[in-house]
Amino acid sequence: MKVTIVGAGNVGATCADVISYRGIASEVVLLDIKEGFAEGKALDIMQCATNTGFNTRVSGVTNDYSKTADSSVVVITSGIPRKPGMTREELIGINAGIVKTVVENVLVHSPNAIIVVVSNPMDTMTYLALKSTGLPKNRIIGMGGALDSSRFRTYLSMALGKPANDISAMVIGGHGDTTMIPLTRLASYNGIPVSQFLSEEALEKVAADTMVGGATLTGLLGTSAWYAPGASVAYLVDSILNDQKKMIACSVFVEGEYEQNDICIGVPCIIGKNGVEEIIEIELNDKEKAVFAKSAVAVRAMNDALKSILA
Ligand SMILES: NC(=O)C1=CN([C@@H]2O[C@H](COP(=O)(O)OP(=O)(O)OC[C@H]3O[C@@H](n4cnc5c(N)ncnc54)[C@H](O)[C@@H]3O)[C@@H](O)[C@H]2O)C=CC1
Ligand SMILES: O=C([O-])CC(=O)C(=O)O
Repeated sequence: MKVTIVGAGNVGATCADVISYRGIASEVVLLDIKEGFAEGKALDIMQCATNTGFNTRVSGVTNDYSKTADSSVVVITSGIPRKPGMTREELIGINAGIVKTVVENVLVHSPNAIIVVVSNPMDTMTYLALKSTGLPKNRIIGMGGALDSSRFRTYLSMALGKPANDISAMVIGGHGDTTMIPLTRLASYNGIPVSQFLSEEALEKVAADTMVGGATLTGLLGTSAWYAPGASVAYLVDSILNDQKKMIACSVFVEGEYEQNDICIGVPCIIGKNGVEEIIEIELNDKEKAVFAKSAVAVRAMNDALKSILA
């Protein structure tokens, strides 16, 4: 199975690396506009094959979409990342134009691909990809919740002093510093509610750290994160390509689910060979419902901003 990753920068190349290393796809094509950049990243990754023992073919191209033909999945990471002090939303002006053009180009050569949108502001870029192409909603998936949930589980594991893989927890809502919703009430350590081990204060801190997880790393690194984002995209691509039907929080188009319409926002989804195969409706309590509604207002406002940018 062939996967194309547009944008061979930090997130795109890391994603290609994890997909190859884990043998998720038989072929990965990296595409970038920077002359020679994707070719270089692909060659570097290929030179890991004998040391780490993978057989995935990885190639790189400079803006040549014909080489991406017949991809089953296309991941879009092209665009600019934020710098310390910025919000993801501030990237909309530059990234909207890039994402719109890239999706159009990709579909010329891979008309049946499932599109995974990563570029920020991700919920808005996912909505843009959906609306500008008219593709069925199951084929456009925004990656954010997989990453935010892995950060939530990491912070919970640090607070509990227990392995992250023993912890089950999910983040829904928008992929923004103030719009994320870590579902603390439903988080568990091997099925036991985490509230049995952590105080309300400790849980509030975990949730707050999770929400600004991306901003914290941007402050430390000078640009946004890439290891966990790249691995999160690979995890999502694995569930699509290998029809794993995992439940993953993804930004998808909602039509009535969670009392929302006409936005792309993070909700738990069953992800398989058809992309988004089902949206799982969690019974939220009144407080969680109110927070979700507030998150949706903010996500919708960004979609409105798109109209003036693309007019
Ligand atoms: N949804 C999520 O959870 C996450 C989203 N991001 C977002 O992903 C995007 C990429 O982040 P990084 O990889 O760190 O940035 P980066 O700057 O390392 O890489 C971006 C790449 O896109 C390329 N590019 C720009 N315009 C292009 C075009 N028209 N066609 C093809 N390639 C093009 C650039 O040349 C560059 O190599 C950013 O918008 C960032 O905010 C980053 C981490 C997590
Ligand atoms: O923080 C950023 O700008 C990049 C991103 O979305 C993340 O790492 O969650």
